[in-house]
Amino acid sequence: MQKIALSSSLPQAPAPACPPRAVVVMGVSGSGKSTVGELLAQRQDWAFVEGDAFHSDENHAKMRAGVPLTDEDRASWLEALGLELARLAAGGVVLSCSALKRAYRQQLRAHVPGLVFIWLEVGRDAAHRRVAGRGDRHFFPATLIDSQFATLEPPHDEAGLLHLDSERSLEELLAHATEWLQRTPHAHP
Ligand SMILES: Nc1ncnc2c1ncn2[C@@H]1O[C@H](COP(=O)(O)OP(=O)(O)OP(=O)(O)O)[C@@H](O)[C@H]1O
Ligand SMILES: O=C(O)[C@H](O)[C@@H](O)[C@H](O)[C@H](O)CO
Repeated sequence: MQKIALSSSLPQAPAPACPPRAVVVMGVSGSGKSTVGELLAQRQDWAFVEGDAFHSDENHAKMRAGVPLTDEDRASWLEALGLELARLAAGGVVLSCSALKRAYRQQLRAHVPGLVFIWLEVGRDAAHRRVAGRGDRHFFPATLIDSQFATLEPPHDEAGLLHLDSERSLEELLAHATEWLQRTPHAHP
């Protein structure tokens, strides 16, 4: 049977015993970060934060009109998400956030020591199919998918990362994510 985890890297810092309590489920649009993030939060009995809910009206309007966001557009959004993560981390929190670039992930890490990421990797065709399949139920148009892939800096070499194949079943993804959280020590004291 094909393994579900493509790769995972444990944090390099000396590891205290407690597992992480703040997780970002990341990936391009259509990777399933909202679906998996919300289910993971339920399973862990943690808070769930939907990253899209923190976009400004201007950002929403831009994306709805088929215009990709810039670094500048994302800066204050990421700052708000970092603050929200820090506010909720003690009780446990899962955030769904594209976090496409390394600098974006660093901005989130700066708010929460020991923050870990679950990267849902999805193929371009599957992302298109999923996003197009949502139709008008969602503001994000499938025409923006290519720009998401162009912006993505895969987090291959980053510590505190679980890399999953998002085309596996939700049950498999959740089982793997919860098991990984249990055995992954905090990256920072
Ligand atoms: N593992 C999966 N298997 C099959 N379908 C999935 C899986 N994960 C998500 N989906 C479906 O794919 C679609 C996109 O999922 P979702 O909205 O969670 O993605 P997303 O990464 O949050 O996208 P966006 O960033 O655009 O909101 C949804 O219809 C969802 O039900
Ligand atoms: O960084 C970004 O470009 C955005 O966060 C997008 O990823 C969308 O918000 C999301 O994918 C739609 O749900």
